[in-house]
Amino acid sequence: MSGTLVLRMESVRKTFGGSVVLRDVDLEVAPHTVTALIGASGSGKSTLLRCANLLEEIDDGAIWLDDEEVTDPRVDQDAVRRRIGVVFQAYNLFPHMTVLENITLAPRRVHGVARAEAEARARELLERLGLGGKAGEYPDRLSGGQQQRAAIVRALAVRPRLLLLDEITAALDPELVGEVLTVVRDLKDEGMTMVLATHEMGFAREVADQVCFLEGGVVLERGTAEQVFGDPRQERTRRFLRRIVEAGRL
Ligand SMILES: Nc1ncnc2c1ncn2[C@@H]1O[C@H](COP(=O)(O)OP(=O)(O)OP(=O)(O)O)[C@@H](O)[C@H]1O
Repeated sequence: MSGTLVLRMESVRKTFGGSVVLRDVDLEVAPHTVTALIGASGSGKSTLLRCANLLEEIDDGAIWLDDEEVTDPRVDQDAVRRRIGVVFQAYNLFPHMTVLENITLAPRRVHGVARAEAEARARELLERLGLGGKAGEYPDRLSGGQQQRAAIVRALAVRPRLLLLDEITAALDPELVGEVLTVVRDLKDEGMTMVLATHEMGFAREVADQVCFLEGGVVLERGTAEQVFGDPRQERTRRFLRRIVEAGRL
């Protein structure tokens, strides 16, 4: 990878009450690339994303966003978080606000964008993600897939430099997974830089430029999707993928 990286993590260590959850994690994310974090439940994927977004304080190491060391205590962490969009497994839309109000909340309140401009951008994004008719609806009138797409629109509304997606299809009924993955595919085609934690191995294989396999808080293997899925170097990666294949998930 060459040029300025969007995200760089170096020797990141994270503990929770004495147990090490991330151990010497290095990660490099180049512009306009998709990185997939794969690994068993509890391997540290979500924690890595939460550290990248400064939602968790790291114990050791350093994180850079666009060449700025954001773990430097002098840096305004709220300002850093505003440059990163995050979508979680649970859509977390405010139930008492319409879809449009949910989406324009952060641009207006946090980024100081005028209402008309925020709404125009929100409507354009809703249209692009196939939710053009849903702006005035309350979240409980939307399907799970539509709510998750609205959550993605909300993350995009602040024009993030980087989008972090944490198991965004895990809470969805199987028939709704495809529509959300299609959105991620489209965002990739548009050049959005993304890091996603996923159990959707087929999707990771298809969409990721870089795949990182985590086990016990360690990045055991990393490479292109073709290399990691097609010719894993580590026996542990092979074993993990074999179990996925046996479960019919790849
Ligand atoms: N706030 C917390 N306090 C204590 N332990 C935590 C906390 N958050 C995560 N952990 C622990 O850190 C480890 C890694 O969890 P993490 O959620 O990052 O894994 P994951 O790979 O994302 O799992 P999954 O695929 O199930 O989402 C687990 O052992 C978990 O119990």
